[in-house]
Amino acid sequence: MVHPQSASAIERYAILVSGAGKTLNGQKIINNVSLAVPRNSIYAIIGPNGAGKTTLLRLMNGLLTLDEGTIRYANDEHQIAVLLENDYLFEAKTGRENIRDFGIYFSLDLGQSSSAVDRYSSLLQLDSALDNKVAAYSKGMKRKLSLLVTLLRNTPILMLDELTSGVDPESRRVMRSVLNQLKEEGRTVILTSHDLAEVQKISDWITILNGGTVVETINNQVFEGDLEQRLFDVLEGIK
Ligand SMILES: Nc1ncnc2c1ncn2[C@@H]1O[C@H](COP(=O)(O)OP(=O)(O)OP(=O)(O)O)[C@@H](O)[C@H]1O
Repeated sequence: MVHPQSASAIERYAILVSGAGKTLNGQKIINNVSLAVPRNSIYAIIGPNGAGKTTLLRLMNGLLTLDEGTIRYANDEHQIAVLLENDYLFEAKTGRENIRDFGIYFSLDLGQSSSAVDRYSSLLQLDSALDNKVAAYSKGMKRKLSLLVTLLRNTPILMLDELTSGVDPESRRVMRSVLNQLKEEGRTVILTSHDLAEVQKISDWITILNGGTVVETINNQVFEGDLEQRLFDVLEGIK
């Protein structure tokens, strides 16, 4: 695990978290968390329910403020697009109308015909459904539309909370391919997931969080074991 402290470290990292702490309702939810997210990597945060993954993401994207520690960004903090754990879509509107409305909200220049909308809807295999009402979308289609809106913000850093939760294997494959393309474009993706097989397929780095504390960070480019087994072993070891 790298805990870079030097001033130049931020040039190699998209985000540096150092000694982060957060108390909510009198309970310490995040406790002395340090992690370094290399630029242009896919970085996963995993751990049991209640480990603090979403809270840590919220601290990293500025939705929550730190009580202790620091978070440093290579880019402007506001250049982070966040996909929340739940979809917040306008069900009574079509996919295209949702894109238009979120485009206005995020001040995106989408125009009448946007090549980015065409490109991402095609990559996500959502193009043929864009004129249908979202209420008729499956869970996977809603997740893809939420991801599409997140991608349209064209930020160097993306934070995706439970992207593939409730999504079928084919849609997961499509999303995986999109994330790999984002990485090829030089972007940094931070994600949380309970889908360990998926995490193992896509991530460069994996941090295991438990009880608000980092218990291990794995370099997945050299890790050859079974992630599920590793998680169980690590959690068992600290019981
Ligand atoms: N606003 C809040 N006020 C009080 N407690 C909170 C708040 N938000 C989260 N918590 C608590 O913090 C702990 C961590 O929650 P968090 O959602 O970050 O975990 P998680 O690892 O993302 O869990 P899951 O895998 O279930 O999504 C939980 O015990 C939760 O109840």
